[in-house]
Amino acid sequence: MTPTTESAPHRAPGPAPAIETTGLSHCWDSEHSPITFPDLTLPAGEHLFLHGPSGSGKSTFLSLLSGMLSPSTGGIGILGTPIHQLNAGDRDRFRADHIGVIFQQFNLVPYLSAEANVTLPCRLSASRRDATDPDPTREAHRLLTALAIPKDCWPRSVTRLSIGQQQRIAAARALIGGPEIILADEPTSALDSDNRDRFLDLLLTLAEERNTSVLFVSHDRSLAQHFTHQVRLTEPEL
Ligand SMILES: Nc1ncnc2c1ncn2[C@@H]1O[C@H](COP(=O)(O)OP(=O)(O)OP(=O)(O)O)[C@@H](O)[C@H]1O
Repeated sequence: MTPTTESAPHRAPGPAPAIETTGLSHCWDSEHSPITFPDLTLPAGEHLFLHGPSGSGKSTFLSLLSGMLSPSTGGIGILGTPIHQLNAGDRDRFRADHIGVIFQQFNLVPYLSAEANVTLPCRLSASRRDATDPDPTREAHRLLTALAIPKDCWPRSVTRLSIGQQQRIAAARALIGGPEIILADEPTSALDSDNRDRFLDLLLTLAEERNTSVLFVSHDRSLAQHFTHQVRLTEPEL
């Protein structure tokens, strides 16, 4: 793969960047060439749009940044912590404390209510729980209101909500407890353009209020206008 970057932010002196990668690659199996990724530095509080065609490695990149995968080569600094040097258990704890992930398929827990899905990260991370004001349930209600989820949906199982509502529940779950970083993997792919733009505006406004860094992945380049920085991955050469 030949990665290209466009307006990728570069490191400035000061506090540790939200995300910093160098020489990163990942090899899924011995039959395929490793996927290589551009060096990237995202300063704290800034928002980056990552795009590229299907198969270019966008989801793989997010899995590396969130610590769900370990790189074959290179380093990943998240908030100044070299997470590639942590073991899998420590990476899971680090993710629970510092990173909110919005998955392409949302990954909501089907037997839990909307509200219980949103407060879930506070059961997995003491620091996210302690950061809620004044408690996880009240913060969940505030986020659900800000994301325009009607009150009668809060106690309902997430399986009884629309796709757009489920997507906003996933965003509230990522934001609760104020993680420093949000990683979002194509969460708008099932939405029409009006709902997609509304969702992005809400997500980025809430992130801005909390000085949260956002890395948003999509193959849809029309969304780039919402972001100050963008990086493109290109397809692997066959
Ligand atoms: N679990 C896996 N095992 C083996 N190969 C994988 C696995 N997941 C992804 N790959 C391969 O890695 C490459 C990059 O896949 P990835 O899902 O990261 O791309 P993507 O840009 O997110 O694609 P899309 O836009 O279609 O979601 C592809 O060639 C894919 O087949």
